[in-house]
Amino acid sequence: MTVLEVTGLRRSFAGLRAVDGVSFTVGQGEVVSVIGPNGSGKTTALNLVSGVLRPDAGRVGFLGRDVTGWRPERLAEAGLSRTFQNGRVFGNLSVAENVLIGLTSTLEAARPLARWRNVPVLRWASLLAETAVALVEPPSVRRELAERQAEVSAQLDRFGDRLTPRASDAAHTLSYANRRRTEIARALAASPALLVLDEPTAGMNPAETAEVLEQLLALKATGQTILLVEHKIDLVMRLSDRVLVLDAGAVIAAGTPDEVRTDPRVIEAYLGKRRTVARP
Ligand SMILES: Nc1ncnc2c1ncn2[C@@H]1O[C@H](COP(=O)(O)OP(=O)(O)OP(=O)(O)O)[C@@H](O)[C@H]1O
Repeated sequence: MTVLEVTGLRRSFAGLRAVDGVSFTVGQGEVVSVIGPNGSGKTTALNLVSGVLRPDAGRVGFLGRDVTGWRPERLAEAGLSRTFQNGRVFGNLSVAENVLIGLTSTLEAARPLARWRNVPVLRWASLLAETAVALVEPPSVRRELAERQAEVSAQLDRFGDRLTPRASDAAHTLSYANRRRTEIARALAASPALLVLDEPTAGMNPAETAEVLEQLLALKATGQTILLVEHKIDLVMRLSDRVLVLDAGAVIAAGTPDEVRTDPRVIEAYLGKRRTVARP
């Protein structure tokens, strides 16, 4: 089954074509990585897929539905979760609370009238109802939140003893690597059909990168579908079923890691740029 189907995606910034007619698919249980030189449009492509940016043209299909232009929170409810390149956590919330946020879309008692959220005028009624139950906290809401704690713990346990002993610590006290892990745990909390990761190991040292690779391989073994942007080619080659190579906003190669590794256009895009960068 195709989880994600992207067709002819385009997006320009002030005349610069950041993403220029990109098409690809991600199948159920597949890990697809997007690589390419700096500025080739990788993050913009992820932003278009995850609703952070609206495309100028093209279509994003998710689980058989046209979701082009949907906002990120609506996509998250539909089963598409993402993390960001710079690791976004709520610093004053605890690690566990940060992960609980990822479960918001699964709450029922705490989110009365949630289905009205996407209806323009009615969404205010939904927001008011949510605020009211948050202030009063009836037993049904307390029970629901307590039940979710077990799911939060399960997500934290994925990362061995990195996060579990720190569950009550404020996120701003975490190391950079642990903030990234918290973000991944939050994205996974709602059991997304598609997990979108933007450079999950950015800023990590080789030992931390190797650990995250093992955790992502374990996740892949559970059948999790993943779309990934990553600069660390070794990680990409070990983790991916297929690799998509962007250069100047366009797909210049796509295939298995071995196919892409030996593709002359890919070698040129990387080595050509490196030579240019290396010159004084
Ligand atoms: N919001 C924006 N406004 C203007 N230009 C932008 C914006 N976002 C991206 N760009 C430009 O679009 C191009 C693609 O950027 P993008 O961040 O998608 O590339 P990338 O492949 O993810 O790069 P990197 O590997 O450095 O993260 C770049 O030239 C960038 O400067």
